[in-house]
Amino acid sequence: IRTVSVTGSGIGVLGDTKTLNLDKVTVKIRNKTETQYQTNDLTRSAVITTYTANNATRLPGSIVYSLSQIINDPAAVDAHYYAGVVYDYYKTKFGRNGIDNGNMTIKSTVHYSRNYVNAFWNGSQMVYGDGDGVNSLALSGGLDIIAHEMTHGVDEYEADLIYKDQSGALNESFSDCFGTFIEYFAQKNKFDWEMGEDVWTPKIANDALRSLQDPTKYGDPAHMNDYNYTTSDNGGVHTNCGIPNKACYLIATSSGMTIEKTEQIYYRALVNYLTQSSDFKAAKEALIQSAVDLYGVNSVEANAVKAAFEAVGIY
Ligand SMILES: O=C(NO)[C@]12CC[C@H](CC1)C2
Ligand SMILES: [Ca+2]
Ligand SMILES: [Ca+2]
Ligand SMILES: [Zn+2]
Repeated sequence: IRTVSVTGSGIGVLGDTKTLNLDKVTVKIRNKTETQYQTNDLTRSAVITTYTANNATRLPGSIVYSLSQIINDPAAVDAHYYAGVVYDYYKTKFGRNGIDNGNMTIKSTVHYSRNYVNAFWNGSQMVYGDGDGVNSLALSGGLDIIAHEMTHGVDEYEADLIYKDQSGALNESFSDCFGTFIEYFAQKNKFDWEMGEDVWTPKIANDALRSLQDPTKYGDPAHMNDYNYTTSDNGGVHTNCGIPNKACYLIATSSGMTIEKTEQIYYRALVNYLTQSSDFKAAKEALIQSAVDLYGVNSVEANAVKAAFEAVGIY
């Protein structure tokens, strides 16, 4: 049973053709052999493997493969390709070896459940629904979403922010921020400060699930005065993230700031300063300290962080 890494391709969720790293495996089925081209990327230091749940909910499901070098599954094509982009981002920008910084296998499952308009990190792997064709297309079709989910994995091995109330909203916000930073890294011409726009509501143009530039555009708070005290959604983690998301946008767009500087500040805070119970004020302090470490006391960068968090009501 031989395996060798080969180059294949497939059409993604948005109809674009992507080059894929596949594993050519000769398997024995009863008394005959079959050559399978599996979505198993062995070209990086971390193996990237893509599975299908076949619209059931058992994980990880079965590995996606084809009898030719063409993968005929758009959701799997994008999940497989974009996972590699996110790996490359963390390696290139921060020298990080993948999700756990130890090159653990990066597993994604597509076609989870039926008409499932969602995606999640389950503590071990990424999982994507197909959407319902109205609220969304298959969710792995959005690089910012895949980056969002894989960053949940990175967080788990670093700050491991408790998924509730302010620490949970920070957990969501860091995934939205890195989703945006990674979109800028890989798709500068398609960069924006919104989340999920590539797959959200195919019949409606220029909308998204969330906005970092203006969270209120989709009903999320952009200031502490509008913090959503609720018990639903683990204390509103997917709405209250608007407050730190707005701060991230303000930092990156402040005079003298760039996305490149902002992502270095965010990564250092996530790895060196944030803890499980960090709240919004602790995040402000962690990010200021990270900016001081990188750019100096009272630097333009550190002051931009301070001003941005104060602008959203965090003193
Ligand atoms: O925030 C999320 N998960 O925690 C999202 C919302 C839109 C994308 C799919 C799921 C990311
Ligand atoms: Ca986006
Ligand atoms: Ca839309
Ligand atoms: Zn999330």
